[in-house]
Amino acid sequence: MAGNAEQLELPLIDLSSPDRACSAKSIRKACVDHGFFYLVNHGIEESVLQLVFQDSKKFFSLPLDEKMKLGYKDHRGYTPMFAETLDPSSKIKGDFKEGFYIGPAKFSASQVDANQWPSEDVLPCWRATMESYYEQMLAVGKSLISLIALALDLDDLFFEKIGALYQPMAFIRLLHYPGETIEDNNGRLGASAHSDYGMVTLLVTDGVPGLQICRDKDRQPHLWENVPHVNGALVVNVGDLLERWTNCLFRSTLHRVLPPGQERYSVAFFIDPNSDCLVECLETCCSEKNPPRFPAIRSGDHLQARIKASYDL
Ligand SMILES: O=C(O)CCC(=O)C(=O)O
Ligand SMILES: [Fe+2]
Repeated sequence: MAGNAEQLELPLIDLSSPDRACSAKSIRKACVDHGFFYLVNHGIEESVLQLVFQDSKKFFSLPLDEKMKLGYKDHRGYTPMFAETLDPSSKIKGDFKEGFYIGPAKFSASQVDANQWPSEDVLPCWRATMESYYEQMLAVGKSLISLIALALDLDDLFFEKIGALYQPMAFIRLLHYPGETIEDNNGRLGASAHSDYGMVTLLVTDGVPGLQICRDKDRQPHLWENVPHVNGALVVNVGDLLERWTNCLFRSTLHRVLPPGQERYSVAFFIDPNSDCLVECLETCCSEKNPPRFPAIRSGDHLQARIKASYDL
């Protein structure tokens, strides 16, 4: 399937460029045209990424009963094969992948960490690897979001000031697409067609192809284009809440993952605003001629509804 699809050339954004105005302009164009771009010079060391992938592989190699001890709860922990259908409208239920979510640890000293961690005996230092990665990715995300604010003609601290980035609902998701093919694979996908729920997603893959985007969801039949792997770059995409904020100026683009036919690992970092943040059309994105297309929505309510739909809860 992948062989017939177009190869895409997505824009490359340099997070460390001193010319922030120029980067903001490029981000705006990328988010309007594609809703996807590569992020380079993000400051995450290659060795850190290697360690995260190594530890992800160690986790998914555990026996199923061991993984099920950390079963999905409170949007954290292990989701087995076929547990999720990212495209709830799909007739084929269950994507061909397994995953593990890690969310915000705790917001106050009195709160307990809702995350589920493998025991140190089973996977030593695993928790430390993931907690460190979480902090680093969140810092990259915040730095990117300040450029996104500039790209929208806003103060670069706009999203901080409205509280979106105060205790944000950010989640790591380790993903494993198995290599073997299944008998009744009648169009079953690794990840069925979906757009991401939140603000932005920062993705790293192991280089095995499979990710595709559809830039025009209204065009039938859908045209799927391969997102080529770029060494060291993060793949960034706009999520639904940023699309709502921008009144559809920035596009939360439909994407999917084909069953790779060989083992594939990826690690997504989803950044959703603080759950009490009210997401309503930005002043810079509407006018009398272009009124807001969506009512204001509480970020936490939006996320809950989307999760419920993809897990059939
Ligand atoms: O694994 C990938 O390349 C993408 C996964 C994805 O789109 C998601 O989990 O939302
Ligand atoms: Fe996605």
